[in-house]
Formats: sequence, C-alpha cells, structure tokens
Amino acid sequence: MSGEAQLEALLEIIATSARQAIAEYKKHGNGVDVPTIQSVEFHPLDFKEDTVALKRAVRSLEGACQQLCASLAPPQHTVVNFTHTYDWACTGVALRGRVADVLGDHPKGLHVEQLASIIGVEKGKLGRILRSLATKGCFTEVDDNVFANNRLSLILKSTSNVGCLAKIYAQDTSQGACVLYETMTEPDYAWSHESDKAPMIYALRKQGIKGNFFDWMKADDERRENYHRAMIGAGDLMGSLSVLHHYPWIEVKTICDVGASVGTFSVPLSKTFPHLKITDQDLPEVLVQAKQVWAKEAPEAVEENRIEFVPLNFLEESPVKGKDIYYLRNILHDWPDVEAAVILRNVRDAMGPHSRLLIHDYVMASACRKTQEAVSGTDIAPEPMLPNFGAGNSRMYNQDLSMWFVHNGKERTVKDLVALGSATGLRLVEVYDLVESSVVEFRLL
Ligand SMILES: C[S@@+](CC[C@H](N)C(=O)[O-])C[C@H]1O[C@@H](n2cnc3c(N)ncnc32)[C@H](O)[C@@H]1O
Repeated sequence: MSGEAQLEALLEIIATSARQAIAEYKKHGNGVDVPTIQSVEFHPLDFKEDTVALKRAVRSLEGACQQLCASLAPPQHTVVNFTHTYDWACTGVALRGRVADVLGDHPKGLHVEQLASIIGVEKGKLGRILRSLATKGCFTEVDDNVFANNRLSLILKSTSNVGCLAKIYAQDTSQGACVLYETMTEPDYAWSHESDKAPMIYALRKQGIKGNFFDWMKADDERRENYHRAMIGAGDLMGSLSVLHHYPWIEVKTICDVGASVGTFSVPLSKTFPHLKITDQDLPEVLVQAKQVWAKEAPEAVEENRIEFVPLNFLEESPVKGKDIYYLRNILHDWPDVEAAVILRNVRDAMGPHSRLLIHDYVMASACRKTQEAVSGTDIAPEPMLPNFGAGNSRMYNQDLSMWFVHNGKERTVKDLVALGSATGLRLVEVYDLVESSVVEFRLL
C-alpha cells in the first residue's frame, strides 16, 4: 500500500469507527443526545455493563487517529509530546483538591478565585491547572477563569470509584515511574523481579517501607479503602462486567472468586445470576471490608446464603476445592512469573475434572503483524493499522508498565498464559475477547 493509500485507509477507519460509536450512543440513549465535551451529565451508555461494541469502535478510532497524527506531524512534535505531558499531575491536583466536588454545587461555574479560596490553594496556579485540563476536554472554561464540571470531570468526584483508581495512578504509580531508570541500573533492583523491589517501593524506601505494595497498602485504612474502591473502578473502566453477557454462566452452579476484593465482580454476578453459589476468597482484612459491602449492596445474597467468605493467602494455600469455576480477575498481573506459577498451582490443586479456571486480565499482543498472526487469541487490527490497534490499546500497555512500577508484575500474552498454564498442569480451552480485557479459560490437562 502506498503512503497516501495508507493515510486514506486510516481516514476511512476513523470515519467508520466514529459512526459506529455514535450509533451505539443513539441505540442506548433513551432519547438522550450523543455526548460531546460540552455534555454536563453522564450518558446512559457510560456505565452499561456490556460495553464491547462501543469499546471495539473506540479502539479503532483512537488507534487510527494517533497513527494518522504520528504519520503526518513532524517527528519532533510527536516525540517531545511523549515526555511533555503533565495530565497525571494536573488530574492529581484536581482529585486531591476535590475540585469536581466543589464545582458540583455550582453548575453554572465558579470563578477560580472563589474555587481556590474554598480549596485553600493559590488562584493563579489552580487556574493554570484547570485550563490545561479544560484544553483536553475535562472541565469547561465557561467564561474567562470560570470553570464548571462536564461529563469528563464528573469522573473526578470523590463519589467516583474510577476516580479512586485515577488517584492511585496520579499519586502512587507515578512515583515509581519517576525512578524507573535508577531501578533499572542499581544492582539491587535491576535484575530483581521480586515484588518488594518494584520501582514504587524503591521510591518509597526513604519512608522506611518494608515489604511489597500490598503490605504498604494495607498498613493504612484510608489507603486500603481507596484501593478496593479503585478495584470496582478498574472493572468499570475496563468494561470487565461485559463477561456477565459473554460467558455461559447459566451452565455454572458454583464459583470461587479468588482474590475477590470487596466483591467487585461477584456482587454484580450474584445479582444477574441468582442461581449461583459464590465463594469469595481474599486476605482476612479484605474480607472484613467485603462483608460490609455485600451487606449493603447485595443483602438478599447474604440472607439466602448464596455467598460465603473464606480467608485465603493464595501464595501459601489452595482455594476451596471442587468449584465449577475459579475466577481470577486482575490477579496474575500483580505478580512476577514465580509467584504467578505458585498461585496457579494452588488453584489447580483445588480444581476437579469438571472445574474451569478463568483468568480475566488484559491480554497483551505484539506490535508486529507476523508474530501477532501466529499466536494471537485476540482480535487483530486491519491493515494499515498496527496489528495490536496501536494507541487504541494504549491503556493495556500502560497498565503493563503500571504493574511493573507497583508490583514488579506484568500483563501477559496468550502465549505467556499458556506457558504458565501448561507448567502447572492446565490446558487452554478458549479465549473470550472482551475488547479491552480478555477471559482465558483453562481446564486440567
Ligand atoms: C488487583 S486486585 C483485584 C481484585 C478483584 N479480583 C478485582 O478484579 O477487582 C488484587 C486482589 O488480590 C488480593 N491479594 C493480594 N495478595 C493476596 C494473597 N496473598 N492472597 C489472597 N489475596 C491476595 C488483594 O487483596 C486484592 O483484592
């Protein structure tokens, strides 16, 4: 394909995928207009469980847009932009200062002078941060230095679970990112894949931190509560609940949610499929918080004994035995290969011949078409796009880096998961591609 033909094909993909996204908003809008950056409320589609069709369209749209811009802009423009972005720092200020909460009481907007005095920061500095965010479509500058919430900034309200996740990236993960090169060159850290040698732990060591991210997180109640709310947010962000609509749950009777957090997946599962007997397993202190969440969000499941809570340290013991499904969402990516193999071995020891293991994570793919076609279990982008959808999947590749910075963990390819599985006596059965995340199903060998 000539250069010009490639660019024309990208334009075509942009137009088609944007129209597919618009059609999705119209289909689920119940009369609400399609969203723009001027929208001030959420759209009915924003928190739907099954977001596969919208995500598919947005993945192609973002991938093709970035590829087209990277092709046509001068290279210095694109490459310096990689290093010259402070979105995370500005968003972190908005989150910590609860800017969106304050603006919630002022739907027509608030002058930055009043806003800054409520928050307790200097008005000129706050104004520059909000203008930078408004320039990217988050908050609206309704008049000179007067800011109001919009559909994007609502995500930064303190009631938002996705906001809790954004806070972790802005405040904690970023600390690991800032010392990345040091951790790749200092001998104690450079060759280590241990979780207590992760870049974020390196950054925090001056505070006398001992252990890994989970030790650090559980040592502080507020941090722990934010983390588990963030896990609900992560599910929303990834559209993980699509799995409720794309897996044959009706054929299942019992499920063990391994590393269940506060029931981020199993609470909605119990509501959609009340025939299921669910076992939630996590560290004991997490189950204390989980029981409170279940009592509030799904009291009927608790009263009808459809949920049991069993403490588990999956690095040291097996989950309860003989369940139909062992479900691990966003678990393996927290751990380096050695610990991931221990977890899988412990799960395998609990499985019976009828049991299935579902690993629900991001599933990485190569950016090289030749390799992708040979091993992929997930969608491959049409030419001339990069086969892994390029920037359309950037969150997956950023998440892989986040798992390194925070845990020395990683996201894995289907090939990596198959290798881990077969080393622990498991065989691949199927890959369910939910566009952003995938569910990889295994059985005993
Ligand atoms: C990234 S969160 C995922 C939570 C949940 N599966 C989800 O998708 O929302 C990882 C979970 O693993 C749990 N965890 C960490 N170490 C553990 C261990 N040694 N044994 C059992 N659970 C553990 C954490 O408490 C946390 O709930």
